[in-house]
Amino acid sequence: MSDANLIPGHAPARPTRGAVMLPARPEPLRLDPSETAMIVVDMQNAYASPGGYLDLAGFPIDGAAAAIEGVAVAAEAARAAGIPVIFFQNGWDPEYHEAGGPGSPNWYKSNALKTMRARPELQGKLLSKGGWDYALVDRLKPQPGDLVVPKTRYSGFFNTNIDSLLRARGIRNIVFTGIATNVCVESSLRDAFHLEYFGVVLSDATHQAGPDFAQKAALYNIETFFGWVSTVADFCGAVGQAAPAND
Ligand SMILES: NC(=O)N/C=C\C(=O)O
Repeated sequence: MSDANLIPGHAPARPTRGAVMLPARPEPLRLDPSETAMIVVDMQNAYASPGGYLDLAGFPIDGAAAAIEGVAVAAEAARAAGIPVIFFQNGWDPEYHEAGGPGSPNWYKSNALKTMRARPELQGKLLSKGGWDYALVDRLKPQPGDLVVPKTRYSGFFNTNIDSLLRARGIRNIVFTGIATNVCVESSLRDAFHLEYFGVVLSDATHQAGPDFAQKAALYNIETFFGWVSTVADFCGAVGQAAPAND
């Protein structure tokens, strides 16, 4: 259901270095690097490493290694084009006050909290600030100039300063990567949509929590209702054509 006469993308209000066209579904998306940010969602040991929360909770993480490489490649291309790279980092204080108690739906739905209730020896280990599970994976440590935004719920736009950080930089387009496509990536992209950001997900720099159909459904939802879907190679190809960041 693409409208061939329309090219989505924000019309810049000020002179910019030059927009590029990102091949995407359901149609190409116009990206101006100076109005674009890349968000890396929750690439923590909890979600991407053997022995992390998702693995311990029984979710397959077989695609996580490929997603890590996809994020690394896309982040390098983003930095080279002057596109800010922002890491979301999900978790709570070691006593789990920020997770919410029985008065919060998060207490019932968080599979990390459920896993720790079922296995008390894990208490204090999963998604606990300062711990290994909470840490970003070694391969994706933030570089100078990158930003890190902690969050306590699935959407990185809930109770965080991300909207202020983006608006202060004139950002209108957000390139999403990370884990999990169907939970925190999709939640964040949906909230971004409602705040008038143009969100595009790089499908091969993501991985789902759950069966393969969860990945397909999330990408379908994004492509059809909330944003655009592209790939790491197309993103690198497109932003590689932009003028160098130090021009
Ligand atoms: N980062 C995520 O998508 N998280 C998914 C589940 C959870 O945090 O429990």
